[in-house]
Amino acid sequence: MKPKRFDKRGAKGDHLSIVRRKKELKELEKREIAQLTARYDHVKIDEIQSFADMPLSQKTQRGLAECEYFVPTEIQRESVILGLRGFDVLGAAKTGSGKTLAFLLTLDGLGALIITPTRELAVQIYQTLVNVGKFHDFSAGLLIGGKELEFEKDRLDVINIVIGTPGRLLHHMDQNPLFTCVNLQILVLDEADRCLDMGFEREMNAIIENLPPTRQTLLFSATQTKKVKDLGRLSLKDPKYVSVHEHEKYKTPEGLTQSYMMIEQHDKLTMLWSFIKSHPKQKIIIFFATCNQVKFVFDVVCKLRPYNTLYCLNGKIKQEKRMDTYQSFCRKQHAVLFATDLASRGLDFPEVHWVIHADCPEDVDTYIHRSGRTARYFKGGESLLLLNPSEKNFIEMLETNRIPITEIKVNPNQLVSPQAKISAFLAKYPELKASAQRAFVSYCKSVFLMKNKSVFDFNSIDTAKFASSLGLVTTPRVRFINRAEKSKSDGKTKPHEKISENGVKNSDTFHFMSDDDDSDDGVLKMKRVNHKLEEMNIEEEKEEEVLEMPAPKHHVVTKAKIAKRILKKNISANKKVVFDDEGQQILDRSKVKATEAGKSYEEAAECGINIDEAKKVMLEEDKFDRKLFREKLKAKRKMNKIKLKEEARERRGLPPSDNVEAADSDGDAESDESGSEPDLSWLPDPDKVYNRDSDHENEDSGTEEIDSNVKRRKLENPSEDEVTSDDECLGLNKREQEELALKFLSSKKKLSS
Ligand SMILES: Nc1ncnc2c1ncn2[C@@H]1O[C@H](COP(=O)(O)OP(=O)(O)OP(=O)(O)O)[C@@H](O)[C@H]1O
Repeated sequence: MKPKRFDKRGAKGDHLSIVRRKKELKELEKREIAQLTARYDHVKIDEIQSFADMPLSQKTQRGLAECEYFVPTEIQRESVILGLRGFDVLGAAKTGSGKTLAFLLTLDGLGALIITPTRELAVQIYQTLVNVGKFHDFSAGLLIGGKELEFEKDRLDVINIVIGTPGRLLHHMDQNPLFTCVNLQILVLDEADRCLDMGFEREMNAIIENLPPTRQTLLFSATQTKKVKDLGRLSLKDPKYVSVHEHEKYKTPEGLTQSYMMIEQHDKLTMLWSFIKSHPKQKIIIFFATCNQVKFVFDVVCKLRPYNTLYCLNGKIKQEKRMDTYQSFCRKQHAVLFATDLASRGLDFPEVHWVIHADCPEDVDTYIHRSGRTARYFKGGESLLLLNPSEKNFIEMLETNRIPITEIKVNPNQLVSPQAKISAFLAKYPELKASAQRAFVSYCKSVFLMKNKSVFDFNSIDTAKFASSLGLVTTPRVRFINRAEKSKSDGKTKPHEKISENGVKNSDTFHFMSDDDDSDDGVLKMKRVNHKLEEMNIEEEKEEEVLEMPAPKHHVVTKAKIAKRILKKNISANKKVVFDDEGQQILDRSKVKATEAGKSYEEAAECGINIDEAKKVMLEEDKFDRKLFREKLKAKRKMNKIKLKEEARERRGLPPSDNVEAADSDGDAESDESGSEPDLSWLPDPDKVYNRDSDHENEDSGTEEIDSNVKRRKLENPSEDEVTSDDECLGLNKREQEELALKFLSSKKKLSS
């Protein structure tokens, strides 16, 4: 093959034609934009039938058609046109009504910053943007945390549409010189009310400070914020409020069937288990108040092995796993997802049949968002709210907020309690028990911290029954609450009374890191923070709630303390373990107890000696030693017998028996048939140890005596069955037996003289 000649002129010629072509395209685009812009003011919103009627670029139109979006939804029709005209927009529409596309179409290729409360939602928006904007030249990027900061940093200067979560965005603004927003044209807040609420307050204020004031701002949510305070922070200019469903009868989608069930907290697990078991062919999301509950219930249900595929999603799970779970659950037709409110906003899981609120949502907005994970884009779906009897006021709140909901009753015949199994699991798996304890404490705490005391009443929960429903034998202490109650009764602080109705002044608010909800980059704080608990160090409390975990307090650790700890834990330091040739551990009986009584005595004895108990234990241990001694002796005798037998066979000129065990015809079922001589050297002489005579009254003492007496009897009365059979088994004839007896007697006489 001939090498290709490099034609400099040709290359230059190509390059020039590419530059020319690019210029032409830019010109065309400019002209198109000018024509479109001219149309913005003349488009009649009511006359828009399809996306083709909207003043959108050809590239966007092609992208929409490829994704099979032809007819705009109400919110898309109204808000896109206003957005294109350059207005700030507050877009409000029911869940699943297409708000994402509504703000993405407004960008139509412009430089923008989109802020969302969760990473999953950011990824979902990114995917929609990439699909619809397929023919555009813009580059979009995700700044969501859970990924290498450097990875994101290096790509930022080539990105003109950024989608991110507040924590991570702020991180880049603070530390990355490549991330500048001076040319930002549009700021979008998806789930605006959530982005602006107290959980993100610090981050959002800092981000907004970094943005140019001349930008356009779009806010979207199914529960749009209208608070003057929130909107004031964004310095909106003559914003247009687009609320397409405001005058509809209900706030929730038409296809959504909503019901509630009154059920005690301690019956919920039974209810959930029965529901999961009886709905194997459904796609279900079950919402809980805290991460720890999600984790525990997920683990326990996995162990109960239903037919359903199970997933769990919460802020404590690592980013990669979270994304995997999100994608997998999207793909599945039938599955159960256990989740915190991390999954309640914006996520567009296809074809969800059921949303179960296992715990009462903290407010009506959360209820709307959770329920909105089903019945999306004109489809049907069911929502079931499980309420403790004390939470019945929540129904009134739903009704006054135009949410239709009906009561359904539990059919006790259909309930299958998993409690016995759960208790067994907890006994078997200590980590599951710790998880149950954490779930218990987290739930109690979340109820206690809820703002709306007309719905959430911690004292109405039967904590003992609730703990036992989680398989716990004892009710864990919730020290945080105990202390809060105590200080309340002391009159120091009145946490519930000092809650302000309309949010709290920053200086008054006690923020603490959330362990149990949708933490983003570890900076998201609980929404339920407006409790004035300044008397208590809540950070410290959070350490305490983790039961059976060492509290990481920074005290000076002295040697004496370490020794005490070791003593407490019953750990023997530098313990020497000896093994025999067969790898069996040789126990030092002077240090280790062998009987059950001995072991439990040692476990129970924390300090001092209980003389009576110790006596009893010593007797037990003594009995055990003697029994062991007899067994070993028996084994030794048997070996001797076999040896004698073999010798006799040899004398008679018979070949040695190949099966030693078979040759031992007086077979002792319990004896150990090992061929080696037992080593009895380790056994202490019990009489020496306990300073007793051999003819002590104890029925087990004097083993040697009894044996020799038996022997003597046997020899004196050879007609007895035992002797005959014994001798027969030795394989001796009469003469040999007599010889042996005489030998034995003469040796005995010698010994006695
Ligand atoms: N014009 C359209 N034609 C067909 N499908 C659409 C259209 N607009 C949106 N959808 C589909 O409707 C579903 C819901 O859209 P989207 O997630 O934007 O809802 P949303 O209003 O943002 O809901 P939420 O309030 O829960 O965030 C998505 O699956 C989306 O693909």
